Parts: sequence; C-alpha cells; structure tokens
Amino acid sequence: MTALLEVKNLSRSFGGLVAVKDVNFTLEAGRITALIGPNGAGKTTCFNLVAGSLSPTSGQVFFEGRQIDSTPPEIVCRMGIARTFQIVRPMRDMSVLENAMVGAFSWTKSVMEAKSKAYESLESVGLAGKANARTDQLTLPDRKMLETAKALSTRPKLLLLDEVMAGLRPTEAAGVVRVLQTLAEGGLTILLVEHVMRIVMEVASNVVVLHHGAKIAEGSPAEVVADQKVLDSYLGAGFHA
Ligand SMILES: Nc1ncnc2c1ncn2[C@@H]1O[C@H](COP(=O)(O)OP(=O)(O)OP(=O)(O)O)[C@@H](O)[C@H]1O
Repeated sequence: MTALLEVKNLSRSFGGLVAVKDVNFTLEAGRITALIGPNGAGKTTCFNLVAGSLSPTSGQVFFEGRQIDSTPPEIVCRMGIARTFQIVRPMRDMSVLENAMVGAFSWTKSVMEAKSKAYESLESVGLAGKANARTDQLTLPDRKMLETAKALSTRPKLLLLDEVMAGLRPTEAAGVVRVLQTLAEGGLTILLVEHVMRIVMEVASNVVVLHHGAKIAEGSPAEVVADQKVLDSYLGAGFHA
C-alpha cells in the first residue's frame, strides 16, 4: 500500500505545554484511520499541524512525498487535504447548495463548475434533495454532512473529520458511517477524530491513540482496545469491545 500522508517525529508546544510529542504515523490511501485519546490528548493539534493551521515545533509532515508542514492552509487544501471543524457553522443566508459550492472555489472560478461539484458532493453525503433548503432548516446530522460536503467540494485526496459524529443518535451516526465507508471505497483517505469507540471499531481499519500528546498505541481497532496502556489511560478497565 502507498502512504498518502506521513507524519514524522511531529511535536508542537504552546509555551511550556507540549501538546503533540514526537508523533509518527502514516495514512494509507483509501483507508479510514481514527485518531483517538482523552480530552487534551493532542488530536486537534495534530489535525491543525497536518492541515497547515499550525506549524510544528519540530518534525515533518509529508503528503504524497512532499513536505507540507508550515505550508499555509489554503495551499494544503489545494494540494488535496480538506478538513471539517468540531463546531459546524454553515453560512445562514446561503442555501445548502451555495454552502457546498464554497469549497469548490478553492480550485475553480467557474460558478457552473462549482455548482456541478457541489451537487456531486451533496449527493455523496445524501443531501442532494435538500440542495435548495436554507441551512437553518437542517437537522444537526444534516449540518454535519453539509460541512463534509463543503470539504468534499475542494476535491480532497485526504479528508480530516473532527468529531463529525458528536451529538448524533446511534441511527444517525450509522448513516454517517455508511457515507464514510462509501467515500473510502471510492478511494478517499480519511483521518477522523472520534470519541465513541463503537463507531471507531465499525468504521476505522487503523487506530492511532494519543495520550498527553504522545502516541501510545497504533493498530487495528481490536488491537488497540486490547492494549493495556489504552485501557489504563483512556477506555477504562470496564471497557468491553
Ligand atoms: N492554541 C493553543 N494555545 C495553548 N494551548 C493549546 C492551544 N491549542 C491546544 N492547546 C493545549 O494543547 C493540548 C492538546 O489540545 P488538543 O485540542 O489538541 O487536544 P484534543 O485531543 O483535541 O482534545 P479534545 O478531545 O478535548 O478536543 C491541551 O492541553 C490544550 O489545552
């Protein structure tokens, strides 16, 4: 398998606090990887380092073999990495379609092209039927999927999803899992931060576990939930897969 993204000895400090500590992992093309760990473990900081919103204190990030750490986020986006944010804030005075078009303007100036790509993105997350709705008419799962569609409109090879299933009911989350599986089957590589282990186990083929900024385990979902360090620091002794 080819590594699409390679994170090498990545560290980031904020003053005296080491938020990410010498972290290494690779993302294989077309796979879904979950980044998990307790609150404050460094997951979002890792996302920000990969997406170019933060520069590392030390270490490197390679995307398709090119070093991208310290590259501005808009360039990283044009290279093929898109991200969503934990808090979804669609633009309220624009339709669902117009919101999804925003991502496409990262690579085209043509309104027609942007519209066509936005429809395709909305279709792949199951929102095409609501293209003309106002965003304040959307439910939380739909708002989350719109955020994902916006990211897909940038034509990413790698999609970074920050807690895209937080706050969803199990049936709603199951729908999102299906969407992500279909996207990965189509060749998209996905890195997601997720707290619900049941979802991680269902959706991810690889799991990276952070604790106090450092990687403490990596492997298949079954491997990490059986790892004593992961049980001690995150899942708790009572956890049963
Ligand atoms: N801009 C910043 N300035 C100072 N400290 C920061 C900054 N961003 C993150 N931190 C700190 O770095 C550590 C890691 O934070 P981060 O948000 O990456 O963790 P996380 O694993 O995403 O947590 P959560 O699950 O709660 O979202 C925390 O202690 C946090 O307070």
